[in-house]
Amino acid sequence: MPSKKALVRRPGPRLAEGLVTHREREKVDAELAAEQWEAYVAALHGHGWETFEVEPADDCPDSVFVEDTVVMYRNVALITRPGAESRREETAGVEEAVAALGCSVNWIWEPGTLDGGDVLKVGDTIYVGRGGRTNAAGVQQLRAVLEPLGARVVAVPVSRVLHLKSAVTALPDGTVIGHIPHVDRPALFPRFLAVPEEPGAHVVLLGGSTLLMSASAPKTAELLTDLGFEVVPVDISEFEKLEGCVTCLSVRLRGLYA
Ligand SMILES: NC(=O)NCCC[C@H](N)C(=O)O
Repeated sequence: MPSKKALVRRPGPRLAEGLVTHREREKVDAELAAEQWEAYVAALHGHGWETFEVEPADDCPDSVFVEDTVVMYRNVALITRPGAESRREETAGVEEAVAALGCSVNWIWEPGTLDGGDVLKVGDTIYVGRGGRTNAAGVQQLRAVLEPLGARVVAVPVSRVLHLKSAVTALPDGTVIGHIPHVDRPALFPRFLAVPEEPGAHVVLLGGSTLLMSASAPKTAELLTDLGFEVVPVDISEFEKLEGCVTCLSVRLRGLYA
């Protein structure tokens, strides 16, 4: 049976200094962020996920957004080269963590840049956002690593938000969901469902028809519940102030067997 393991990294002392690109800076409440992070991890545990904490990278304000540092495909962990220089040192601890879990490790190399938040997997189709953080060399390297393993890599432009997964994610049936004002080209996705709120575009698949979502998207939660999904809401307001969303706080390792 496939394992349900996930990497997480607790927020560091410099969290409030995290990058903001597409929104105004708002004051982050570090204590509340720590509580929200614990609740997020508890929600994973509550749905059968075993979490592994990556060593802290306390000099890096954005290190809690662990999704950006590695792309998992089957048992292969592709260590990224984050587009923001202040985030490059985050990858060392993640590399150690995935190696310890038995993954086969690969890397994005200079001049490539790629953030995990730009990579959306829908079955064996891997959408990669070419935007502010991921460059053409990063896309090429992603293709070179994952296509021989059976993936089909589809590059899509991202100009309105930080990452591809800030704009779109996918339901368990493969339908891509997004908030239209933030999606460059909805027609690139074979099955697309528009959702009424920006944070409603982000779902973490917990297994079966259960979705972890931000509590700040109640109308989308209602829409998805009405379509037969079970929604697990988590309040991540402090991470949203830093352009984070539910996906970026963990990396699920679904291709491992244990
Ligand atoms: N995958 C994600 O959605 N990552 C969010 C990263 C937010 C962080 N403040 C950054 O700008 O890199």
